[in-house]
Amino acid sequence: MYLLIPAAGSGKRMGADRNKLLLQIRSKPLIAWTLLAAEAASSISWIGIVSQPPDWDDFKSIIADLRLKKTIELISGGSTRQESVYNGLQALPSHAKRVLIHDGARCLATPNLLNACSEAIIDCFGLIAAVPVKDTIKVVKDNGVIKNTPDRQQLWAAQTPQGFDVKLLKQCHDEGIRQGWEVTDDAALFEKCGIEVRIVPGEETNLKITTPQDLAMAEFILSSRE
Ligand SMILES: Nc1ccn([C@@H]2O[C@H](COP(=O)(O)OP(=O)(O)OP(=O)(O)O)[C@@H](O)[C@H]2O)c(=O)n1
Ligand SMILES: C[C@](O)(CO)[C@H](O)COP(=O)(O)O
Repeated sequence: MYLLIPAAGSGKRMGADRNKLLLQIRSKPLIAWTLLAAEAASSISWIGIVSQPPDWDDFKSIIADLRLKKTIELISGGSTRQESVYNGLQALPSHAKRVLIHDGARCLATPNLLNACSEAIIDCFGLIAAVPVKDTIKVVKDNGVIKNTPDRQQLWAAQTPQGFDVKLLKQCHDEGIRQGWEVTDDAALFEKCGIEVRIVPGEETNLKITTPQDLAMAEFILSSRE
């Protein structure tokens, strides 16, 4: 399976002075934990890290330190996640039929989850890992007053990995550019194009490291795995 790792963000919400994926968690850069999971997932054979060229020296030294055995390519990132995935898709080997996309910032996803998504994407065109929402969610108007409360039975929190048929995902990205759609995940492009996306059970611990609080949570979760 081909795996694209969007890793080209700037980490504004983290408030750090560099790409948050280079911050340390338990004495390793955040991205190292994501790469170790990908290395340990038996289904993954090729890894494309979509990242900003000024970060490449750091990424190369992390890859060398981890002594990863899988084929790894560095691909130039875009100015949004959507653009970064687009660039990653163009850089896939031409024979790639299916792809998994997994945020570099989701460094707690297990090899089992990556393998489960690789297996499930063989039988469908699009899938995402997701977990049922536990909170009661409110839709709130601009004036701070609640508009409504959606039925929680139908609400799921989207995670990555997300898996797709490569040809269809490229077509959906192209349509997104034509229509000017701005989305925060790739499943949304499939949805807008009217193509079915399945849910694969995600992991409660598969946090996206976004704020300093998430870093502390990740430290705790990783220490509990030792
Ligand atoms: N131009 C971008 C923006 C984001 N990402 C990646 O997409 C994932 C999810 O994005 P997010 O957590 O929002 O990362 P940042 O953009 O770095 O954070 P922020 O939105 O707080 O600036 C991350 O692995 C991030 O590196 C990317 O590849 N290219
Ligand atoms: C793809 C994603 O991780 C699913 O939860 C998420 O949408 C990334 O987007 P962000 O808005 O940049 O955090």
